[in-house]
Amino acid sequence: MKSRGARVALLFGPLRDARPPLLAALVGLLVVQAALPAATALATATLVSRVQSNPGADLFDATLVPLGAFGALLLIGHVMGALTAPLEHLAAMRIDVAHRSRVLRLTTMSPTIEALETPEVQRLIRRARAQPANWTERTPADGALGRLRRLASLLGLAGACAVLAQYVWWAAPVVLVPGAVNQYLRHRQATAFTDVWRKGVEHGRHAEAWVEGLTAVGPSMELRVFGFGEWMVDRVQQHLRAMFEPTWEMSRKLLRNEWSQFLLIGTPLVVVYLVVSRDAARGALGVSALTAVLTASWSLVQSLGYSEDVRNIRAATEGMLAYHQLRDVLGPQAAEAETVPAPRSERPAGPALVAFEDVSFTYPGTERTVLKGLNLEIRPGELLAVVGLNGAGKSTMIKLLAGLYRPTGGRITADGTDIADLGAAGWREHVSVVFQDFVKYRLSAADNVALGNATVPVDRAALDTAAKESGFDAVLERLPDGWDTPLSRTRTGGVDLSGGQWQQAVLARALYAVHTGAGLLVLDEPTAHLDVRTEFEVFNRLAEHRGRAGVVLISHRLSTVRQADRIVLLDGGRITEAGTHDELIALGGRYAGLFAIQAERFRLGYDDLADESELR
Ligand SMILES: Nc1ncnc2c1ncn2[C@@H]1O[C@H](COP(=O)(O)OP(=O)(O)OP(=O)(O)O)[C@@H](O)[C@H]1O
Repeated sequence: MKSRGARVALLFGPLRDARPPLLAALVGLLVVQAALPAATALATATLVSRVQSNPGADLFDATLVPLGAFGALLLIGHVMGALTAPLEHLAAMRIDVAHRSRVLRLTTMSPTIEALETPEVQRLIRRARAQPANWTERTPADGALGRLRRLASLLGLAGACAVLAQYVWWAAPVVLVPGAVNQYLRHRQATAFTDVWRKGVEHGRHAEAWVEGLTAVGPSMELRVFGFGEWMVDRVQQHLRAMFEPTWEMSRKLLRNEWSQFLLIGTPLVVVYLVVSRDAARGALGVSALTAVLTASWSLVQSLGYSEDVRNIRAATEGMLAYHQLRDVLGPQAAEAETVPAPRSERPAGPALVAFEDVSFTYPGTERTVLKGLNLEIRPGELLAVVGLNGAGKSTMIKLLAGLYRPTGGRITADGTDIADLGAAGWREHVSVVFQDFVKYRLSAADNVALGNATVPVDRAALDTAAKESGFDAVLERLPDGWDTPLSRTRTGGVDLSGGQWQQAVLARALYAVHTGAGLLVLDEPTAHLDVRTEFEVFNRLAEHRGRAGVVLISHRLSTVRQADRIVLLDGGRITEAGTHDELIALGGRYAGLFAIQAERFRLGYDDLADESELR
């Protein structure tokens, strides 16, 4: 937990994002507004004094100036109020957008995904992003602007005190001291409310997850088929009640306390009013002084009484603290990504010799060693197939190859250089990966494919070539707007693709990366959703890439991988068999056993029917 000074600084920092001219204008407006009550008190006192001392014909001349000043103050107050709202809105927008961009950049900058997988980091990211739709009580802009307003109101306080001091020296401390106590109590209440809110947020998020299930297209099909819609609505209600009942209870408690706080600031005010009225009645205090004291002490009480900013500041500090904690957790990794970008010259220019050298790996927070001293070479431009049973560690190997995790033992090299030394960005430009659970972006077909290499301007010729090679060109022909069609029916003019069509789109994404410079293409079950004939065609086209780029292919369909230059079997965290299909069959080991089972399934017609000779 940071010191109070550091916490105050937390919310001043984001003010920089509002940019100096806007910030200066806002500060100017707030300072003028803060000075208005004291100035009004003085103008009123002068007016009353002139009325008293100039009865009769001179009254108009004598009161013209203070009346003019009074009118000017009213006008200034109105104009300042009208200007402040839009400027605060603009500043809030700038501050929150800059803050959220920083959080997102921090999470995407960390080169590996190890830390992102922990629930604690995910919680920090959600809190740091401070999205109101994500059950955030207040955003950094609410807090930063709240601090600015509190600072301005301190200036107003000082002005009101100065006016009071001119007439009744003791009035200011009599109102100020209980007022300060009141502020302290309000801060404690805001902290208590924020604590209750924080405890309820998890319920809010659970409710949100159920709502997503109720309204998204995929789950809504299941809930209709299985008829559990009402059950899910019930869950949403339970979570929302669990979220809001404690906060409502807290709000009621705070409302009850409001009386005691009103008494805390109201009583000294009444005392001041009674004493100065008595002095005025006895003639010890002039009527104009009485007017000034009454007006100034009233504005003093207003500054010290109820203000939403106490809550704004306290609640917004949560998001800023979460951001700084996130920086502490991800900072070293993210900073590394920022400061050690791979010099492009170090990055392999074409296909490279990639080697797993005695690589071991255990997922963070788990005990089981998934890879145990794995040694494997991926030769430049070869087509290498990796096979193995479920859970053998094939996808894990791919994640290490993509640099998403670092080996816990051994190293992975490209042409002899540890890929960790190449810098995350540099290495990833070299590798293009299709993951088993690839992402379907709700973007146009062109964007979905061009994301394969976002570091270069979109290359239409490379898009067309990649579409042709992946078979996606046939899908494109049927899209209403071709490349510009959004790949989501929830978008205007958009369409939904089938599982196999998506796989072709994602293959095109990976091939686009190869055509724009990647030297290693890694495909984790890229054809699982394709029919046998399409898979066969895709495989042949991939095989044509030998030489231009190395291709690593993971597949459970052994008939698909048999044409690979080399096949390796991953078993028990190590490579246990390696060779061509014929060599492995001749070896009569585990691969041969697996192949025999699959061939038998084909023979008996249990699997997709295909002409085996066609696959040879
Ligand atoms: N993020 C993770 N955290 C912890 N353990 C994981 C994680 N991802 C995978 N594992 C574990 O690592 C082991 C290897 O998983 P991996 O996905 O690499 O296997 P695979 O060979 O690709 O399997 P499949 O053929 O079913 O896709 C499994 O026991 C799995 O439970």
